[in-house]
Amino acid sequence: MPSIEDELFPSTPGKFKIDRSNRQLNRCFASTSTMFLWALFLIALTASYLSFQSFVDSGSRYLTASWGGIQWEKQVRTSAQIHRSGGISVLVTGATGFVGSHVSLALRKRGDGVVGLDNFNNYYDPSLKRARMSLLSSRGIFVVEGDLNDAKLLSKLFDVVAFTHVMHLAAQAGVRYALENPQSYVHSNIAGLVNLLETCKAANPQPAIVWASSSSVYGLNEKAPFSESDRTDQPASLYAATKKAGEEITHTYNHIYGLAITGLRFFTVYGPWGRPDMAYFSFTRNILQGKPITIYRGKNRVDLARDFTFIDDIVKGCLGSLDSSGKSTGSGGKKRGAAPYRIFNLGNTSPVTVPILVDILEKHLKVKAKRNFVEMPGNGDVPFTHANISSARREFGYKPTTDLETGLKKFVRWYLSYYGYNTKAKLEQ
Ligand SMILES: O=C(O)[C@H]1O[C@H](OP(=O)(O)OP(=O)(O)OC[C@H]2O[C@@H](n3ccc(=O)[nH]c3=O)[C@H](O)[C@@H]2O)[C@H](O)[C@@H](O)[C@H]1O
Repeated sequence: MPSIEDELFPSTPGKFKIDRSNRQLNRCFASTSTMFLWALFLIALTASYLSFQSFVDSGSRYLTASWGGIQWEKQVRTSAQIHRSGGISVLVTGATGFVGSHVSLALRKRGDGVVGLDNFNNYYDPSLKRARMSLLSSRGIFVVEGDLNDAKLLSKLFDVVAFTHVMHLAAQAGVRYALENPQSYVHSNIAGLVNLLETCKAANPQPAIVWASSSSVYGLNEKAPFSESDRTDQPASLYAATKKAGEEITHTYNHIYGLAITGLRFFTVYGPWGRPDMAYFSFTRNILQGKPITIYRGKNRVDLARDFTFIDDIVKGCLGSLDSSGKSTGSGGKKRGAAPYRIFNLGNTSPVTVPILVDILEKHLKVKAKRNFVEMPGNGDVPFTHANISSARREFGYKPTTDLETGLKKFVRWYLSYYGYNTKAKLEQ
């Protein structure tokens, strides 16, 4: 026969320690008082569940970020105001990211309205994102703290402002991090993207969307340079696969709902205020600290190469894409006619090997790197990238003008100043 305790906790054998002494004496008392306690417990549980539900229903926003209210709406509206004739009003997602912050500043500089959105995640040092945000704030750009997956927040933003464009740059970046945290790529690059598209589809008027795809979609493609019409069905990393999926997903929204969409395949963007997880940035940090750097090599000791593209050139490409995006045609979630669907490479057209990148850094930093060559691990890397940019040139006059030598010089100058290096003192150590 099971004891009373066993009946109360039948599914948790061994989990609760029960005092089995004085059994006879306690049994009667235990059965009434325990039942009473359990009744109380169940009532409390039901009450707290109901109040939790109503809390969730009344706005999931309270559980994540703080937004909303008259003052907040005023800040959003003011930031979105256009200050030039023929200007646009842009929601920039990932606004405190590397590319997002530069694009936001460039838009604001020419008089466009800009509202930023960013979740300030800690994929890399969030203090760098906060510093970029301060820069944006000093130029009158308001950044909303929130996640792409927060549907209520996104639709609220479109209630407050009739954005003409969305510059979608929020993403889980990085090729190799996908081995560590695959779900974050699905969360941002797939689920977040769909959430944003759902909001844009329902908005009235619908905005035109320009978003960041990636050179990595060319994957194991061997034909060079890479053209937009080349095959992109052999991704080498989950990151690449989610960007490729993004291209298919955006095509669907263009096809069904008439959203004007432009996807930009960025080629290894670098420059001041860059991403600390990228090779040129982490190499700089290690070289200055006297630590070794790991340089991957391909099969037969072939050096890896990238079509490194300077941030200012990418910004010009983003603005050119926004200006030539065409209009979405849908309203009330229904398509009224065909809308543009475009994909462009934004690269530099002159690949440079990683060891040469290190040579240039050594020259600007005036410090020798401790090079540690390692055979390329199976981590999602591809041997080389090389953009054909003739489509972007034709469509909106895209023409990169900064070579790696010049661009890295600007990066190093920024790095030394941002991280407080007294150049002479530190470098002579
Ligand atoms: O074009 C893109 O779409 C992508 O560009 C960027 O990816 P990648 O081209 O891989 O840049 P990055 O990491 O700087 O590695 C550069 C080179 O250094 C090599 N590399 C890297 C690290 C290291 O420790 N050693 C090394 O040799 C490495 O093997 C590679 O050959 C963005 O991060 C990505 O988010 C995406 O936007």
